[in-house]
Amino acid sequence: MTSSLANAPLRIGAVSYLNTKPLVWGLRERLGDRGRLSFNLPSRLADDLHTGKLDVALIPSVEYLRDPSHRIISDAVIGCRGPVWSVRLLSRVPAAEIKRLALDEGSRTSAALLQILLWEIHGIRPEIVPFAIEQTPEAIDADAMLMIGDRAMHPAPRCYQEIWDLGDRWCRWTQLPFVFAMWVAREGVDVGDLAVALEASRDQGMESLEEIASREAAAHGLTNEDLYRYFAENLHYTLGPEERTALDEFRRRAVSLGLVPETNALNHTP
Ligand SMILES: C=C(O[C@@H]1C=C(C(=O)O)C=C[C@H]1O)C(=O)O
Repeated sequence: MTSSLANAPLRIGAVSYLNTKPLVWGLRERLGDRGRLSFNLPSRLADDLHTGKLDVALIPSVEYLRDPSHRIISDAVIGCRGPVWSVRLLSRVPAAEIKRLALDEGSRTSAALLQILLWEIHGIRPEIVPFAIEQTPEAIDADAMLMIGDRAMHPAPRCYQEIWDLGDRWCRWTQLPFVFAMWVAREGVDVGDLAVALEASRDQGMESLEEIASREAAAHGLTNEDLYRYFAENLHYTLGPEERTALDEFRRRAVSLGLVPETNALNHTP
């Protein structure tokens, strides 16, 4: 069954972290009764798009690469061109000695990215265990943890031997930007002119970063200035030619580790 902006409201899922605030700025109002916006962890958005509970979602890029029927519908993305701040490896041992790695339940892309980096930099493939959203790092029985989103933005205790910013690691390792998530439609869904609303929200969000930061910072234990810098300097919200190259590079490396199935090349054009 297809749905379109003209008839049944589109079910649209966005990431529930701070990083998404500039992408959905005014989106609910722009959609009106053409779409219903809900928020969830990135991993759950991917599952809900897959099972048909959502028509469109801001899903982890690795999930887009895993399913050739997925269609990118907008050049509004969550990416970075250096340190991203909110995607971290916290390791209790030197990274080269990690044997047991706990992966944040909210993540799919950074989970794959970290396994790629550990393999390429240190030649290791640790045993993977879950790190549930309600768990604290202290409760995890592992050598290291991947933590993403809002909970990864607070200063880490001194007990870790190594802390990696995965955006920084990838960008320095490959000399490319990175794309964590993008707006994707399920096969057969007619999105009408949804792309216009998504891009307008992103563009207005980018012009309103100070206001968004001052509205959100205190509730998350951050200063307005730090949150503004996170939006303006750490994150990058547009899919351009270099980001497309980065997606191909990420895909190639993920395929070689068996994290993504081999498929025909995708062009990543909205
Ligand atoms: C920068 C981030 O990007 C995210 C990381 C994702 C992942 O690892 O699967 C998915 C969506 C984004 O929210 C973050 O969550 O901190």
